[in-house]
Amino acid sequence: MQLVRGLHNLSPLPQGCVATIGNFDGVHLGHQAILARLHERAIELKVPSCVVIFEPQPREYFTPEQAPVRLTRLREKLELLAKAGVDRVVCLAFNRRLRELSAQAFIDQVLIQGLGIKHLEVGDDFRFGCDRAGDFDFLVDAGRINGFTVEAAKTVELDGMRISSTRIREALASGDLALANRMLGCPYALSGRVLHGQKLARQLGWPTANVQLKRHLPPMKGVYLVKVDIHGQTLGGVANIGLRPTVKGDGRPHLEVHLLEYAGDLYGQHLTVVFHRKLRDEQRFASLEALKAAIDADVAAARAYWLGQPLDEI
Ligand SMILES: Cc1cc2nc3c(=O)[nH]c(=O)nc-3n(C[C@H](O)[C@H](O)[C@H](O)COP(=O)(O)O)c2cc1C
Ligand SMILES: Nc1ncnc2c1ncn2[C@@H]1O[C@H](COP(=O)(O)OP(=O)(O)OP(=O)(O)O)[C@@H](O)[C@H]1O
Repeated sequence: MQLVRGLHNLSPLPQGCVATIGNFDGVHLGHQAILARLHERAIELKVPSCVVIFEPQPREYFTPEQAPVRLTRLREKLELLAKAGVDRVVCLAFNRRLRELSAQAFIDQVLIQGLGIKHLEVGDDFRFGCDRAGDFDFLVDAGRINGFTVEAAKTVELDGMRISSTRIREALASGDLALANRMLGCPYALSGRVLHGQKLARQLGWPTANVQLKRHLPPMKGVYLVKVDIHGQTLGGVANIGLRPTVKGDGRPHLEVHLLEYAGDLYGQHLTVVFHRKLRDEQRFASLEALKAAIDADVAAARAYWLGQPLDEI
């Protein structure tokens, strides 16, 4: 999959594509349905499939303080889009220039001159252009005049409600990992590099890999049963995401993983932690002994859950 940053880098590319536009945060089942349809249309029209995303996401640009936490960082989103068979991602800087483009100018400059679009696939609620003035009907009219087709993807629902990134964030925040995973179509995962921690976990009896979250705030907290792939081997484990209120922390959320049946050094490695089931909320314990007893019980629960199962089939 090719990544193109900015419209100016598109011009040397061969013209023509099928495209869709959006945030695609999480690449959930609704997104996957659009991407599957896009793939079909790309094959029919013999042009590449292209996903247009924005960095920052529009809400992060307009109201940075109130913008929701992302489900996926750019790197994770690109991996998921590649897995869905997308040929090209065009990442546009969402800035003053872009936000001031009228709906007509967006069609002319981005879709026609930039992408040379042959077919556009969007959700029927899709709106675009300055003040979100452009809608589905506007696109259909523009397509008729300029020779591209526009199709509204069928809404994908779960339990009678539309799947959306917002709904997945809400499910994760309220502790309903199972619902979030059903809407994602696969277990939720977070990835990052393993950093050195305070080395306290070893004293508690359970070494943990501290996965760097950078400025990325995870959309949930708590203790989870997780799976991690290391050098082609899948290992079960238990992870905590949170502020570690029992020990004096730095006030920032941490993701720590204890892997069962692993004794090697993971510092500096990039780990993807896959969340399968929530065990409990993070708690503030009165003493380190009480914290240790709780982690002992978490590890015992993880052993009961993971060991004896063929992990790569779960
Ligand atoms: C399975 C697991 C569960 C945890 N649960 C809690 C918890 O409920 N409350 C808490 O304050 N810290 C919890 N922690 C975090 C510990 O406080 C943390 O591992 C310890 O501070 C060591 O940090 P270090 O690796 O930076 O040395 C948990 C850690 C693990 C691995
Ligand atoms: N459940 C769904 N069924 C069909 N299409 C969807 C679904 N969810 C999103 N889409 C479409 O996918 C494209 C990208 O969507 P986008 O990521 O902006 O929306 P979203 O998942 O609803 O996010 P948010 O909750 O932040 O609004 C848009 O065209 C949108 O209409």
